[in-house]
Amino acid sequence: MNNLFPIFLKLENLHTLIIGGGYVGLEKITAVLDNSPEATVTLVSPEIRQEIREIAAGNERLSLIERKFEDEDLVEKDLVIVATNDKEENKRIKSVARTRHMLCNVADTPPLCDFYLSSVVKKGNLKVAISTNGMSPTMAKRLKEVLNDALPDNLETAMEQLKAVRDMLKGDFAYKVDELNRITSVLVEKSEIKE
Ligand SMILES: C[C@@]1(CC(=O)O)c2cc3[nH]c(cc4nc(cc5[nH]c(cc(n2)[C@H]1CCC(=O)O)[C@@](C)(CC(=O)O)[C@@H]5CCC(=O)O)C(CC(=O)O)=C4CCC(=O)O)c(CCC(=O)O)c3CC(=O)O
Ligand SMILES: NC(=O)C1=CN([C@@H]2O[C@H](COP(=O)(O)OP(=O)(O)OC[C@H]3O[C@@H](n4cnc5c(N)ncnc54)[C@H](O)[C@@H]3O)[C@@H](O)[C@H]2O)C=CC1
Repeated sequence: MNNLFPIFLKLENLHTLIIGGGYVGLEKITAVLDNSPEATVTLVSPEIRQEIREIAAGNERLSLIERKFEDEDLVEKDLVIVATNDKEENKRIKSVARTRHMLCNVADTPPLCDFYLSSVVKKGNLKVAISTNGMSPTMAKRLKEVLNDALPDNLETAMEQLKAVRDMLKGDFAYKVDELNRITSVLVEKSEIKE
């Protein structure tokens, strides 16, 4: 059973703090910026990988702080991703974040996470997020590749046309729902194999 509640965040409206500038810090900042290029992010870490420095050089919304995490770094942040290699400190940071009611991901300790990152399939405006409930990130990554190949590339055109219909439809909410369901019913009809 997967009890996670999926949501899609507008990270450009929030301030994300990433703690740790190693491999995992790089993986997380890449995931954040691939999805939300205009996200405001601060990364704090005594050692920061060169790849992260290069990303920061070309992105004024990404600030780097070159020292160990201090509790004050949490001030005015909305979301925290903890990726240091110090398990005890990760745990302590999580407990401080909790007292401040901030949402926190501790990359190396799933039970301490308030949210998980997902594997993401992207086709224009369409985005499909995959979670294995922490069971196998590798499976999530592979499924992303399978879905990416399986989903047709012309979905964007179909979505644009449906948006145009949606904007044109007049009438109450129930009428619009009925009409949009009718137009798209072909997508879910089982194909009948005639002998
Ligand atoms: C719980 C979670 C918390 C979180 O990080 O949010 C978590 C935890 C851990 N990951 C570990 C390992 C790996 N993680 C990846 C990759 C990804 N990990 C991601 C998410 C998540 N990872 C969350 C659950 C997601 C879900 O429910 O499925 C993805 C989807 C998103 C992203 O990170 O952007 C991204 C794929 C993106 C893509 O390409 O599509 C790979 C594969 C690779 O890099 O190729 C490996 C090595 C192989 C393996 O172990 O499978 C370890 C063990 C560390 C150790 O052994 O030391 C832990 C800790 C533990 O499980 O204890
Ligand atoms: N969730 C995931 O996808 C994965 C999680 N992990 C786990 O994540 C952890 C980090 O792994 P790596 O990035 O590979 O390690 P790393 O050694 O490359 O990087 C650790 C970084 O944390 C920084 N750091 C240490 N103490 C700090 C502090 N007090 N404040 C701020 N920054 C601090 C270091 O300067 C370094 O930049 C490990 O425990 C690893 O097991 C590993 C692989 C995948």
